[in-house]
Amino acid sequence: MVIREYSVKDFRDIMEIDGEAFSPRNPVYDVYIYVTYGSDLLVADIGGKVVGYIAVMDIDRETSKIVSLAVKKEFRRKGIGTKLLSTAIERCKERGKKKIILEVRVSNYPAQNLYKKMGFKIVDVIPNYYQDGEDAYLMVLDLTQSTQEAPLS
Ligand SMILES: CC(=O)SCCNC(=O)CCNC(=O)[C@H](O)C(C)(C)COP(=O)(O)OP(=O)(O)OC[C@H]1O[C@@H](n2cnc3c(N)ncnc32)[C@H](O)[C@@H]1OP(=O)(O)O
Repeated sequence: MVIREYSVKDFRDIMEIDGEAFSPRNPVYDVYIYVTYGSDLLVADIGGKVVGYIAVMDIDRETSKIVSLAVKKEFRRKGIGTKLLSTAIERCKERGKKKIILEVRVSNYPAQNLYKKMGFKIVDVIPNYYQDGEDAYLMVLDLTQSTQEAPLS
């Protein structure tokens, strides 16, 4: 498996991964925005097949936001989400970012566990953040003092 930058031929794979990962799925337009205007879009590639991706957008000079992260169902729990996230974090550091933020459903324990393992902390609850009325946790990773568990490769 390699983590590499997105290329335009990956769009269909990303839409497929999104379709099975999110309910309701991310609108095509949102995904189009990530891939067109994102600061960093990385994919996990196994033999030419994209099995996961992470999309990062810059909020301001010091802050980046993880706008989406997903791994194909049959490839989960193999460390791919960790590798995508740790690579994205490292690249934010290289771009001089001081913190990374994200929103995650309060019911999404798998993702929260992953983010906590990587040093993110819950700093706020955003009521009714999602269209179905579910609240979101706002999580933050302080890059000026973060210690990542996962090694980069
Ligand atoms: C900002 C946002 O995009 S929030 C939305 C995040 N994305 C989603 O929820 C989409 C659907 N989910 C997924 O695609 C995946 O489950 C992801 C991206 C959350 C995790 O990807 P994976 O490749 O499975 O993660 P990975 O194998 O690296 O697991 C790392 C850790 O996350 C946690 N974790 C992952 N899956 C689970 C699970 N099902 N239950 C509990 N903890 C879990 C564990 O702590 C795990 O470490 P461990 O395996 O040593 O116990």
